[in-house]
Amino acid sequence: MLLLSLSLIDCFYIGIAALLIRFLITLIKSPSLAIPGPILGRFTNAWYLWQMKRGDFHYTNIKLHEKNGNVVRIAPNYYSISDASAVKTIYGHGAKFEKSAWYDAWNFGPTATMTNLFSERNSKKHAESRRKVASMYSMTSLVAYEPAVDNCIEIFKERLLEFSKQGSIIDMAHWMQCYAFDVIGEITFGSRFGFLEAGNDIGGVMESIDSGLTASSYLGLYSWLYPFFLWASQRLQGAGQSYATQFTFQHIQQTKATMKNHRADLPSHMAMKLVQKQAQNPHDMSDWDILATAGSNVGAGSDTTAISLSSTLYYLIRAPGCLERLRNEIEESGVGPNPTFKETQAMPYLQAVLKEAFRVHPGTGYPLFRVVPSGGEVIAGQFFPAGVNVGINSWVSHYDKKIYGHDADIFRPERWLESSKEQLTVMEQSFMPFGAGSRTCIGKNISLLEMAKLVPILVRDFDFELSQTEQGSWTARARWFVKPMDFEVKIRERI
Ligand code: HEM
Repeated sequence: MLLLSLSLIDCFYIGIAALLIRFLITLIKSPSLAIPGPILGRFTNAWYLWQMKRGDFHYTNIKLHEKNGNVVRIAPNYYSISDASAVKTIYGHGAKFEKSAWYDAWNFGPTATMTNLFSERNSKKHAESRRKVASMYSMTSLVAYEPAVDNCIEIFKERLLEFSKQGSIIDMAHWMQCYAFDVIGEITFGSRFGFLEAGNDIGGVMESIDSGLTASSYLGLYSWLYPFFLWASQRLQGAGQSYATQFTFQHIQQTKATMKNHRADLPSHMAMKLVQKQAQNPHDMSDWDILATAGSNVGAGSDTTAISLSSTLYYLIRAPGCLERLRNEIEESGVGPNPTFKETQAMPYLQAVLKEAFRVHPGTGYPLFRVVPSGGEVIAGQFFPAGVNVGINSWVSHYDKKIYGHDADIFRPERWLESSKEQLTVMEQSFMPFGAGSRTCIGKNISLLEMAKLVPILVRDFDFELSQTEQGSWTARARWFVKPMDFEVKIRERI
């Protein structure tokens, strides 16, 4: 009766009041009342989205912790953690914290529900998918990939010699991308993209990955929107495929045809291994598994390696003492013109340089968000109820002075060689350029192979001079990957 006597306007006001009450209850129940952080972040994801757009969240995140302590709220349901013991709690093997809904926006298949190794949130399904391909990324598989790296280094070196003769200033970050993309092409498909030869972004591959990263970073905060976005972008793109998709698709088809005609006994590139696995057990390896694995290699493994290579070279150029020590180590090691991966493993200073470059400039710049499992969890002294997102940003943990010392802001490879055993254990526990636990980067060994073989050649055979004159420090933009924007150098052959 009462309902019947209410007007439409009354119903509207009651609806608004109910929503407001619900919002207040959520707010009161939420741990965010007690947790510091930007005011806007208490009410909306928009603050975090805005930070993503600015591109400097990796620095902002550090400052937020310096100001507010170990736990910071950056959005209503997202908490950034800075605490060494939390790494194990959140990411440790056996931890029940699954990836957050943010990762749904990284499903790059034809439908929004088709996951890949990176985006799969369900731990059981993820473990199953990882098991299928893990051996292809293992240390023992690297031997088969080493010639691919050698081929690309050869071409890269030729290009650098040309630049040296011309005396031109080059965008080193771009050339590192050309190298890393071509290596991934050769390792995955037995064929380079051709970037090193062409010197430009053929077919806009790099650019399209860049826009994909931006879109997924933003949409991950509103992942319910992602299916609509995917649908719309497929309509807008029409039947046309990107160069990278075409490249992936064609090479997999080609590999299948080759393997059908000639029984290849020793698959050397990854597509061959995947196709061979499918032939042996079609139920265990679907067409999508093959495409998703190859696609993830290109999307997740090229820019990241290029960034880390740029970081290594950039920090070495800025630390002449470290550069000299590395050059001495290379000379004393007596390696030939192209050091093998095995030889590079026996160069402790090189290893320390790479590690320090990963520390001061991790490839990804956002907290790796995970969902608190049922029952809730105490993290860094704060209770979090089930369902909220907690994450650690490698930039935050790598710049933590409690862990890496008072000079954590400085590039100093020696810290990895001189610290006490106890200190090293603490540093290792918080060192997460490749993530941590069961979701740690599967391509880590491949990037180490690419980097450990190239860096000695670069620094032994060339001198580099940074072109920027002002403060001498580069800018890097975080859109998930933290990409250097102005790494310009003049290069000279060392005789
Ligand atoms: C220096 C280079 C690299 C860096 C800094 C890097 C960084 C990372 C990080 C931080 C994660 C964890 C992300 C998370 O927990 O949300 C990750 C996962 C992943 N990376 Fe890498 N990565 C690199 C190279 C590569 C390469 C070369 C490949 C492939 C050839 C690759 C493929 C993947 C895949 C497939 C995952 C998801 C693994 C899983 O969830 O099981 N990455 N990477």
